[in-house]
Amino acid sequence: MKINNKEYKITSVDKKAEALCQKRWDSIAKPLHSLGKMEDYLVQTAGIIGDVNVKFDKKALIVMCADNGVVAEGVTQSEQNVTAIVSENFLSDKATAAILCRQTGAEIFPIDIGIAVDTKLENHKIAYGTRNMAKEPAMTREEAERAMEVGIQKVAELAGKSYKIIATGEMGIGNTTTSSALASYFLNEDVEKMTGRGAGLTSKALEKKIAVVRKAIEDYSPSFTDAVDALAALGGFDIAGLAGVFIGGAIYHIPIVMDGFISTTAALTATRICPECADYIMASHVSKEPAAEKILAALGKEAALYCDMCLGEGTGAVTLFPILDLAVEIYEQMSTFEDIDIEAYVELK
Ligand SMILES: O=C(O)c1ccc[n+]([C@@H]2O[C@H](COP(=O)([O-])O)[C@@H](O)[C@H]2O)c1
Ligand SMILES: Cc1cc2nc[nH]c2cc1C
Repeated sequence: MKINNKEYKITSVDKKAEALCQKRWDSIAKPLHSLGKMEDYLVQTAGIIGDVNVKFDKKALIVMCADNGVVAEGVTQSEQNVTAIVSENFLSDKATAAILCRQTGAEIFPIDIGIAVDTKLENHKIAYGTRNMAKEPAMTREEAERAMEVGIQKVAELAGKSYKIIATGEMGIGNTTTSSALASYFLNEDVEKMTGRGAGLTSKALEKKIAVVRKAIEDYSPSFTDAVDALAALGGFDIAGLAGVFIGGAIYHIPIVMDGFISTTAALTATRICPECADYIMASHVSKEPAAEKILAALGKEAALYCDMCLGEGTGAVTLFPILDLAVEIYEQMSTFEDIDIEAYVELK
């Protein structure tokens, strides 16, 4: 596939490695599939890396941070400057996502892909925030593709440093508005059902948010030629960057873990641009935002965690890491039916 005039090759997952991984789970002395999604996550990973020896010894969280011009419409509770403040806080050990990373043995990589002011973050700024989608398309097609390339390149870098799994997060005031717009458009769902209060909103402002999203879809969608056009008009730099991360997972064969509403919308966008990347995407939790279940269902992904979280930043995705590490411990260390000399468990139909 081609993004920003660069050609990328995607090869499919290894079905043989998946089958061998499942066979190994089935040889462990326990009822078949009794470890549920713990088994599924490792089987998926075996397919992605083409090896039954699954390990998550190096874990990363990429947090795409950007501002959204649509905040000028009064669709958020927080001021735009919160994006820069919270994003820079990721560099201290005090932000929620940074604390979760420290506790779970993951490294955090916050990226300034379009914050409205200069920051101390790794700088891949496409612009100082997007345009206001209530007035004009948020990005040009070229800007959206450049943002996707930032995500792809970051995965390439982390793959080169032997990271085994990447969680996705974002920070950007207004990005639940852009997510509502993209998810409503891609799933052809009523905007009202797909729009929530984000990081807090009065009922009156929620009505405004719904109206802004409806109008943007009505105004721009007739001229969309493909999913990149939709991303450019209705999305943000953070969502485009994360879409690139999901596509990068497929290019470099690394599992990419989705987080909440914004991250799952970026995954949905990525699959509309590059359907092959779906096999490389992992679900973590179900966000409290109203569209969360519908997006996961459309992606055909089931999340392991229901924590009623809706913070973003990658917090739900990183919360999955300890479960994955526990699954690997069992997978590597538990006795097999052969070891304990009992008959293999046969599934009762
Ligand atoms: O991940 C989620 O499900 C989620 C749901 C609601 C809000 N957020 C976070 O809140 C911010 C966006 O909220 P808002 O109201 O400004 O659109 C952004 O920084 C997100 O990380 C995240
Ligand atoms: C304080 C704060 C922290 C956040 N983290 C992700 N989105 C956020 C929104 C706010 C307002």
